[in-house]
Amino acid sequence: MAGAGASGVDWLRRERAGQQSGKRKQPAEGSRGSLQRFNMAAGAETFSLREVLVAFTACVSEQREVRVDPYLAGWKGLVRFLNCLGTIFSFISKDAVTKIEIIENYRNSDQREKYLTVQSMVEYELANGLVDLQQRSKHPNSGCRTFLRLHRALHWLQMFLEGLRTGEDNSKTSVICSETYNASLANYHPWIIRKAAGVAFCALPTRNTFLETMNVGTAEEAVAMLGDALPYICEVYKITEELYAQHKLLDLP
Ligand SMILES: CCCCCCCC/C=C\CCCCCCCC(=O)N[C@@H](COP(=O)(O)O)[C@H](O)/C=C/CCCCCCCCCCCCC
Repeated sequence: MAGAGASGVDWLRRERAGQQSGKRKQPAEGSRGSLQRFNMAAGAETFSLREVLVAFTACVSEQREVRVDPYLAGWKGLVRFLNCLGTIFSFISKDAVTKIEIIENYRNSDQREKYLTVQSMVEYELANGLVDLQQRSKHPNSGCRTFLRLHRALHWLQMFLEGLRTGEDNSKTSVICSETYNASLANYHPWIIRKAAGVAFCALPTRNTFLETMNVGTAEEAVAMLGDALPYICEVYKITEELYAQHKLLDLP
């Protein structure tokens, strides 16, 4: 994996070996969503950035396909983290949970195999006319459209995590979050959402406190882990962006 420090990903190999052997307990995954189930209060002590990042590192197959299940597992972990930051972020969590559940429902449907990867989802939905290409109508919550919203948020996430990783000790998470949001996701949101997000960002702690909230040790250890995992998140984003661009799906309504 280009960019991932070869020596630095030992934690990653241990985590994935643990998962494969069944020794590492995956976060509880239900088939039906609710904000409460994602709530950190239920498992606040079990959240770990490590498990989120391991999920994203498991997304890309040898054939450069993006697997949907680990992608959703990564987002579920992020939502759990978000929920422990306070109810001011609940309007964001609710939307993320809704989108995760839409795609989960496709993965629990009779067509579940068509939604195994982003590539198979795009192929299936386009071949069967299941995507509203010009305006939301017969298929307002297609997998392609819903996944695109999470994909756009992943762009913000990778910018935000990079900003945290490279920021000064005394930098403000709220500033990093605002700047990366305004440079990415904000371009797809109406004024009211942008204003609400801006207010929520003010509730964020300092960078080092935020890094320590990730529950992987010191701020320095969290920064090192972000450096190991970010190349994988960037690869997931890059593959999805290329796929959507190839099929002219980047502006789905
Ligand atoms: C552990 C690593 C540390 C990073 C922690 C980050 C935790 C982030 C968790 C979830 C991220 C937010 C996911 C948001 C998905 C938003 C999808 C979207 O754009 N939805 C809009 C469009 O959907 P449609 O209306 O077209 O169906 C929707 O209209 C808006 C929803 C609500 C607000 C979206 C604001 C997004 C702010 C992103 C920054 C989150 C900051 C978290 C604090 C660190």
